[in-house]
Amino acid sequence: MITMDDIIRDGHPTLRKTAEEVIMPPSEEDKQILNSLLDYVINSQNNEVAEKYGLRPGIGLAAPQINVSKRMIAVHVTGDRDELYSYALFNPRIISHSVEKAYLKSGEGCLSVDESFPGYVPRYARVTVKGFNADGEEVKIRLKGLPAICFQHEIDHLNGIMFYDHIDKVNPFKPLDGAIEIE
Ligand SMILES: O=CN(O)C[C@@H](CC1CCCC1)C(=O)N1NCCC[C@H]1C(=O)Nc1ccccn1
Ligand code: NI
Repeated sequence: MITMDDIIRDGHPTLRKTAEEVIMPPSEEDKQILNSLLDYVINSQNNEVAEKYGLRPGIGLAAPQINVSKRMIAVHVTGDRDELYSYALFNPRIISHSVEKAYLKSGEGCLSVDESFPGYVPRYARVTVKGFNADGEEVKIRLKGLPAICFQHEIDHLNGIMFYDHIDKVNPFKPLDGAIEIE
């Protein structure tokens, strides 16, 4: 199972690389890696397991964070109206997005970043994502709210982008006109 010892930290070159496409249909090894990412996210949200293994809670995880430079992400997060978004995807890509932006009022963190970088991280308010599930089937997902923010954070990891790259350096809390503030 993935623990914090497997999660590489800011400064490790892999976090700044563009991850490689995964060949479909996925190999058994790639399936195992994909499932281990989702297992981490689910385990990290289980207080007993997280306590026992010292897992920092996360709502998403990308393969580059465990030093695997391949296009794989896992997300396990509850949206508004309490629907659960639980996905482990190969080769996820944003195929369309809103003009409207959104951001987390509390800013963002990252399991690969130990220090805090306060500030608003502007993202698209709504995205449509396509990818392949563990069985190699194509899936298409429409997202808004926290799930949309999470998927964008994870897909950024596949392109060597860290959340703080998006924060305004002059005024980190510059009001983002017209953007939706997500609590
Ligand atoms: O690449 C993946 N990561 O780095 C794990 C990150 C991914 C999220 C950061 C912002 C959007 C996606 C993660 O989950 N966190 N970052 C470190 C602090 C804890 C945790 C977090 O933000 N939790 C959370 C946020 C909102 C509501 C509930 N829980
Ligand atoms: Ni992250």
